[in-house]
Amino acid sequence: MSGQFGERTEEQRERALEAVRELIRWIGDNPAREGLKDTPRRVVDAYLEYFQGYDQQPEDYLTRTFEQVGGYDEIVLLKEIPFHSHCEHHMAPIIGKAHVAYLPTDKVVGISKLARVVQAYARRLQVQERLTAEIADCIQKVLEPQGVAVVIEASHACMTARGVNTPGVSMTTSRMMGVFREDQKAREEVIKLIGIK
Ligand SMILES: Nc1nc2c(ncn2[C@@H]2O[C@H](COP(=O)(O)OP(=O)(O)OP(=O)(O)O)[C@@H](O)[C@H]2O)c(=O)[nH]1
Ligand SMILES: [Zn+2]
Repeated sequence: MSGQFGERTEEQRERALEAVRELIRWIGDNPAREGLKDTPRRVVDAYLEYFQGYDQQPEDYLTRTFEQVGGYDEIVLLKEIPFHSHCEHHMAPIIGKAHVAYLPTDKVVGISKLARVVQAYARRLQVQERLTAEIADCIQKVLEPQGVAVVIEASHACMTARGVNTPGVSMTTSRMMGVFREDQKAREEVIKLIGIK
């Protein structure tokens, strides 16, 4: 098994399993009881899924591009890409949707690749602002479009299920680059297409 920080060894896995047992003790339950016996194994495997973004290079998803698009030179928008992430402060779920738009110069990517970029950054420990910026920066850097717009709406379990305990609240962040930052009309157009107020 590999990660951005190199191979994961059996010894590391054993330590992760023990850490989960310790957390179970910490909350006041017994890791040896029947129902919890396999839980550490499930949790460490689930963590590898929640955080598989550390094993992914988002830029790589954008390297295959298409240039034969009939002279298409308008906004491409992928709306409401659902994602699950985790906040880096509490490791609590961040659940939301991302809207990703760009104005191509001469190349476009397969639309699934925009969703792959979102997932690769979401499946790491994040704050919503950085998640938003990383997605936009990646698309700008690799595709070099005329502009990129990323808007994310998400709810944070660390706010809804603990702490201030405020269910129903959602956070919106955006990152506008290129024409969407500099040109008021382009910005208005993309915001209208995305449909946020
Ligand atoms: N800006 C931003 N803040 C976040 C995000 N996710 C969680 N937070 C906030 O990060 C802050 C961490 O604050 P701390 O005061 O260090 O932690 P805390 O004592 O657990 O805070 P409370 O949640 O208020 O109980 C909280 O206000 C969270 O709501 C995020 O994606 N972006
Ligand atoms: Zn949090």
